[in-house]
Amino acid sequence: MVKRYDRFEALKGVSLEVTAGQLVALLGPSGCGKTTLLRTVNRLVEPSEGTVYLGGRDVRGLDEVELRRGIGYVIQSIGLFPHMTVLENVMVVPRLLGWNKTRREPRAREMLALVGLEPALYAHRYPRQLSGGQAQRVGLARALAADPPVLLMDEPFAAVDPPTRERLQDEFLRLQAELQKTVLFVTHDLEEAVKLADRIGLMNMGQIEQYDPPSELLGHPKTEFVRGFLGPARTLLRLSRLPLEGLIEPLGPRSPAVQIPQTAMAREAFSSLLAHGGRELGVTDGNGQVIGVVRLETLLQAASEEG
Ligand SMILES: Nc1ncnc2c1ncn2[C@@H]1O[C@H](COP(=O)(O)OP(=O)(O)OP(=O)(O)O)[C@@H](O)[C@H]1O
Repeated sequence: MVKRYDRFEALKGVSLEVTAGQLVALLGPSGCGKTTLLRTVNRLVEPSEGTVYLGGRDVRGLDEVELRRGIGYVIQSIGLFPHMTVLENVMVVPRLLGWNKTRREPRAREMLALVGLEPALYAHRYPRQLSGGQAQRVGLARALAADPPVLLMDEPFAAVDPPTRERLQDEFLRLQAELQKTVLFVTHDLEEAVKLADRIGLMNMGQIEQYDPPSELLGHPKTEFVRGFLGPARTLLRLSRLPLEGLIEPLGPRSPAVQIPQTAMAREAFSSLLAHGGRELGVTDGNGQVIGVVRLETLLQAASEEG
């Protein structure tokens, strides 16, 4: 697909296939074309060349109602109607779809509860009476209200402070495990992409440089641009995706004082070793029994391995 603005090519022959039920992050520096690509899906941007297919259908053939029913859209903080209550905001799409009140109101309350906002407390507030994190939750509830199979999310957590952002990410991951939407998620934050995505499309100047699962991207950067973009954070981020299980070694004569469950990720083990200053940790099973050790050298080696 190509998108031109006059002579400028914002998208230069991008081709991307997203598997149903997966979350794909579009990642890359400012101006690389992430938002433009995202918006070709709900037709806020018409490609100059090429076609977007949704479940095998050309999106140009979908009417307004089908687009709204099929695709939820979440953008950075703004986007809530200030003169409408939270409940009315969440009911916007169901109302446009012609659902009657007895159907849309319970649905909106259900969505508020789903995103962690107690309906009795929040339904009748106005957006200005919400914190940034709460407003983002309302935005998500609104996008989910008509139960669209596809969600487009454009930097949805960018405007909130880091702790809130992390909480929203965790909540969203939990929701996504349950709802299994097909999600396109724009972010310029590498860590966010690694945390949330099944696959990352790393973009540069209107092209996709690499389209791979996070562990593959971190482990095998295909181009110099990708390597540069990942930078030194790559090592730590790899560890955050690496299960500890494959790195456990037999227990020696002495059991280490500090322990970690075998279900942890390698990064947690690494952080714990840094915090405690040791060279190895005990690894425990579900019953708290020490079943082996993980050594600092093993972690460092795993982090730097290319293959
Ligand atoms: N309507 C438009 N007219 C002209 N140029 C545009 C238009 N919309 C986007 N562009 C240009 O296309 C390029 C890609 O923009 P886009 O918003 O997709 O980038 P992005 O990767 O989402 O960036 P950011 O992370 O800063 O939001 C930019 O250089 C932008 O200036």
